[in-house]
Amino acid sequence: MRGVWTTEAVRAAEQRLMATVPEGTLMRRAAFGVAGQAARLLTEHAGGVSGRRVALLVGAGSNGGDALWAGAFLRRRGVGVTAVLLNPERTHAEGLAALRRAGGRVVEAGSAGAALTAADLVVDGIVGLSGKGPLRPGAAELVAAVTAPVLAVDMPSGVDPDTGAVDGPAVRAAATVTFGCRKPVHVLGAGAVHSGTVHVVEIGVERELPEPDMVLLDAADVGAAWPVPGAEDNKYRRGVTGVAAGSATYPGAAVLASGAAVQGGTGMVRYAGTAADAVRARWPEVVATGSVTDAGRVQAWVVGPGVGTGGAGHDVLEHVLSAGVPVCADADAITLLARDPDLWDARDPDTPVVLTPHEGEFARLAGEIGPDRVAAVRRAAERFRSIVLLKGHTTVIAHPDGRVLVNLARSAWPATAGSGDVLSGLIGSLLAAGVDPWLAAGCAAYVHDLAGDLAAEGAPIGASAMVEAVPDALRTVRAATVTG
Ligand SMILES: NC(=O)C1=CN([C@@H]2O[C@H](COP(=O)(O)OP(=O)(O)OC[C@H]3O[C@@H](n4cnc5c(N)ncnc54)[C@H](O)[C@@H]3O)[C@@H](O)[C@H]2O)[C@@H](O)CC1
Ligand SMILES: [K+]
Repeated sequence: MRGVWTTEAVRAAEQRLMATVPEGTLMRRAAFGVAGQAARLLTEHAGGVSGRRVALLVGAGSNGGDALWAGAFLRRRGVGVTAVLLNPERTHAEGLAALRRAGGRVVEAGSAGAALTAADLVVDGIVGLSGKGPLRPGAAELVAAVTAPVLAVDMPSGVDPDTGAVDGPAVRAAATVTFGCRKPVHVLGAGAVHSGTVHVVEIGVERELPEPDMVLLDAADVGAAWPVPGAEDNKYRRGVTGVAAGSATYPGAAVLASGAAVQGGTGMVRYAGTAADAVRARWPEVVATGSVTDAGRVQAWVVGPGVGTGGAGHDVLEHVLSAGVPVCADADAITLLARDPDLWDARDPDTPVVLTPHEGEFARLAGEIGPDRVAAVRRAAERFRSIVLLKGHTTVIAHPDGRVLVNLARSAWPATAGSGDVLSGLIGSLLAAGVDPWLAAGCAAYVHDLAGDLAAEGAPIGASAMVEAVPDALRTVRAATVTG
């Protein structure tokens, strides 16, 4: 598991560390890391380091100081470095002196055109963790003129450090070098995209950090959490997943959610609903009945995709919520809960519920998301005493106790009709096996995204292809566990 820490936590850790090391040490460590990545990018994009040209965009604070020191390190490797000062009277003095000593050029924003045009790489040291709001007009104009790849120092300037929100002009980096740990800007929403590839450089601050504010799962974490049957297991012990989804008119959701539950490794899938024939035809291993009332025992329910928002869907949801087993409620089930909060009364208070809304469903259930997605999902998880998984390029999964897990999409190919049905089937499969619901949602999100990526191989796919690719995705995460 990799942690993500808010800027507040990072600042506090930096304060503690700074008291123990000579002044300027951390900045030079940070800058050394930036210079190393800059050299790597120059090699990649310009075929070498010595003789190549780098422009530094330097703002008023320590972020600009990092860029200037990195420029000084690059000068020693034969790079032509020009610093563009956006705020000359507030430029980091030691950093500027170091760059000048190393033979770097310094220009003001008004005369930066030639340096930016000639640059093989641009380093964004405009603003770091103290950044507020989008780029100011002067910086925005310069950034718009950049054609070379951009390496962001700590974070792409103009993005909100704690929410990843982009609300105007912002740097779009090819890569970001950050210090000590990942911050929310690197993993949330537009910030994740604007950060490019994120490299974490250790500067000592990582040793001072408390428990993370959010976590990201690695392939090995998912591989370790995904249930593997043992010699004593049988189909019941592996878990029976109930699927209450789809309808005779719209059988697709039923077929996809049931298929994902099968491929996710549950011991048995019981389907209950009016799409029983379609489910049987595609997945003969599924035990299909017409109604939840005669579905038999299950260890978890998936409810919602395609059940409709009328009276029949309402009754199905009420039955499932009162069954006393974990529930993954998706799609129409969320709309029903939003419209009729009394449905919550049916729930056994100790039964875990995982809600998997997309943005529209989330808004219906819990109000507008706003720029701080994590705060919104945390609030909803607490309010509904449920695990809440908000879908998006970054999937955010909150536990009612405040823990948050995020999953970054590899690509947008899985954003296709029926994709959500696959996710809920996978979650159901894990819930039935007794996996902790918060972790189950995180693991399912990871495998869902990986399956989409493996199926797509750079071309569009349908949700059925994602279901087919689930075993490949599971082999991949299990291999990561074995190889460590
Ligand atoms: N504190 C530490 O121990 C370390 C800090 N480091 C660097 O220090 C950075 C934080 O430095 P600072 O706190 O000095 O502040 P920043 O460099 O993030 O910001 C400087 C100033 O820019 C202005 N500003 C805010 N939003 C802006 C916007 N949208 N456009 C233009 N200007 C804006 C504000 O006046 C702000 O105080 C980190 O991101 C990192 O790069 C590193 O050197 C590592 C060690
Ligand atoms: K920056």
